[in-house]
Amino acid sequence: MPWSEQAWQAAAPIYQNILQHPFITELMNGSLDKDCFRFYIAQDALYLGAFSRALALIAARAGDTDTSLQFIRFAEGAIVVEQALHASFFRELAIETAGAPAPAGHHYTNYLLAQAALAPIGNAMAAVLPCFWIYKQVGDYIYQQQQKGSNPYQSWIDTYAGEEFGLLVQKAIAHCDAMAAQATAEQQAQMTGCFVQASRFEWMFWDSAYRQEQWPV
Ligand SMILES: Cc1ncc(CN)c(N)n1
Repeated sequence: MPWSEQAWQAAAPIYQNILQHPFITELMNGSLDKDCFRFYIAQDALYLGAFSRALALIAARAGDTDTSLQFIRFAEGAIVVEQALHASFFRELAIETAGAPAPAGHHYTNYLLAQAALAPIGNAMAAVLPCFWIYKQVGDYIYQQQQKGSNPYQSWIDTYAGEEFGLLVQKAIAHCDAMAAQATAEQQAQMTGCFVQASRFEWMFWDSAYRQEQWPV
């Protein structure tokens, strides 16, 4: 069984929790409170800035030029494609600035940057994989389950359920599987741990937006 299948199974309970989270169910039926989505988009703009830097760090540390080039392209995609989606929501929702990161986003982005800069490269790749894979699965799930009719969040759904994003996700999975194929069982277990940890952060990020999380003091 490829590493990615084992990793997905290890994170499956977290993924099920994500699908049942009210942020996702309400995004799917279009009833999600505008302020929650506004909060999410602003936090996600900050997230994408850090995520693309993490991808660029992995590109710099990769052991071969093909992998470097691919992670440079991933970093570019996070900035160009996803930030363009956010820019259109910034205009539509009259968001002036992204503001400061809330606790969950702060924790998540610092985790990714630390893995990308300091951890073994396989761990770093595994840590960024849920950012691709969970979004694709959630996008597809919503796309398949949603009722016909207009949804104010349709462009978000279409981006992550789309073919273009799907191709990126397949490439990210393949890079992780190639890395895991050369790794010891212990290194593979560490990669799985990073994948599960980042999946947990994905749940926390949506939960943070749903609660419009603030710093406690
Ligand atoms: C928090 C988060 N995780 C993942 C993605 C998809 N790259 C995103 N836009 N935001």
